[in-house]
Amino acid sequence: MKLLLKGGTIIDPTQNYNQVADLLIENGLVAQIGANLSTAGAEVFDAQGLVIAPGFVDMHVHLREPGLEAKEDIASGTKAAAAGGFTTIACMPNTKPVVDQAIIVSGILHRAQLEGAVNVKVIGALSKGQQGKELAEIGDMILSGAVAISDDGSSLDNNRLFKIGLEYTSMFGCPVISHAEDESLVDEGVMHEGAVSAMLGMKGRPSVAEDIAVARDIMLAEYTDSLLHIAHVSSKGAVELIRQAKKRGVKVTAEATPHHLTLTDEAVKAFNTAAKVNPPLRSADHVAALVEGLKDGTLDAIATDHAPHAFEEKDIEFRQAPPGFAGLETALGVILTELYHTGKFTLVEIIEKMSTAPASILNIEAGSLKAGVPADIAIIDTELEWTVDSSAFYTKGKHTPFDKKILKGKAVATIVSGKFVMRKGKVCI
Ligand SMILES: NC(=O)N[C@@H](CC(=O)O)C(=O)O
Ligand SMILES: [Zn+2]
Ligand SMILES: [Zn+2]
Repeated sequence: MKLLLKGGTIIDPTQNYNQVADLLIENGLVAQIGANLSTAGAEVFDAQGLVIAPGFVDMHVHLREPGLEAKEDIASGTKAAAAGGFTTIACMPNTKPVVDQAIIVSGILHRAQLEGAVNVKVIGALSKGQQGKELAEIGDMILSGAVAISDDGSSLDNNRLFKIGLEYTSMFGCPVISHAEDESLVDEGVMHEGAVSAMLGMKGRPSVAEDIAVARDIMLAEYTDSLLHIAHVSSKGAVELIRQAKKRGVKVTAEATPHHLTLTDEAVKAFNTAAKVNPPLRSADHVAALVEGLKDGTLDAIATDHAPHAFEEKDIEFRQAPPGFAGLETALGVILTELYHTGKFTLVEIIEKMSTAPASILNIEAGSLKAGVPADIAIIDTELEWTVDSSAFYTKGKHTPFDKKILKGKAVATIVSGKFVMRKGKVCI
């Protein structure tokens, strides 16, 4: 029951630890970190040249179960997570039925125990059926294990309902996660409103739709003194609103996705449905503002918004295709390639944004390698070059705007509670 990770560069943002050492796992827990630990009775994993980090936490994943298993299920989605170095993921409630009752939260947690390759946390819906008319049974869901509340998939435009939802959820110490896009401004838009949408003759989703929704959310969180988290921030206006709100002490946190941090609306130019997503990929000025916001702490976390769809659903005309694409298996490679190897971020910063920060926002035990915590670990080869091949993904969602891209950096092993769930790129559970 002992596993020794030998000679890796161990990074733990919570302890300011960043040095070559051994890490001993005993009975599923981190037992000890230090130089030349005894190998007696332990399986030894040679980690020379590799980085040992607390396993990644993805606070924004669509597992699609129950009801939408043609897109994804708990088994396939958690395998994709393991392949990407994620040891804990939180799944969104826009399933069929919507996760708006305690019994559904319990059901997902139970199935995840049986079939999950990694730890699964559940996010419950804010409104019944995500219809925006009345609150879901928020308290019961949280008491059954839900870690946050969200109507993600759509914006909740009803101000009164959002206000009482914030107040009620905050009483339990949990955040409301907002998909912030004003519906009336978004209208029938299918991509970012700008030069590229004009050229393609496509109806746009203006960035101001996001700015207005984020401003509303912040005003209500400030007024009610509640916990608010903004999902998939994509506009420069939203970044600035969150920055100012944080300065005033508003309890707001925010995430950005690998795709919004690295791609522009140019990616949809060939009517590529693999780049269709909400909120949409925007112009370069927005991308630059997101990277700056991530750097200065305005944006706390990186989350994938892994939103797989069945192949045939995405393989149609751009206007009709559903928004969203797979993200778990490319996230680390994209972030290391675009933010680490370019010198913009340190490894410690990236691990903090992908593990420690999301764990802290959801108030879950993860994101650290302190002695005594569950041994949930990502082992990373930062120098490994690889080509994205979506046909080989574990997720059922084979669409990604990163397909065929050459990336530098990859998780080569993932450990959950002291056991390998992925090794040499292959999921082993
Ligand atoms: N991001 C998306 O484009 N799609 C998500 C919904 C969402 O995250 O809002 C999905 O559930 O498919
Ligand atoms: Zn969303
Ligand atoms: Zn989402």
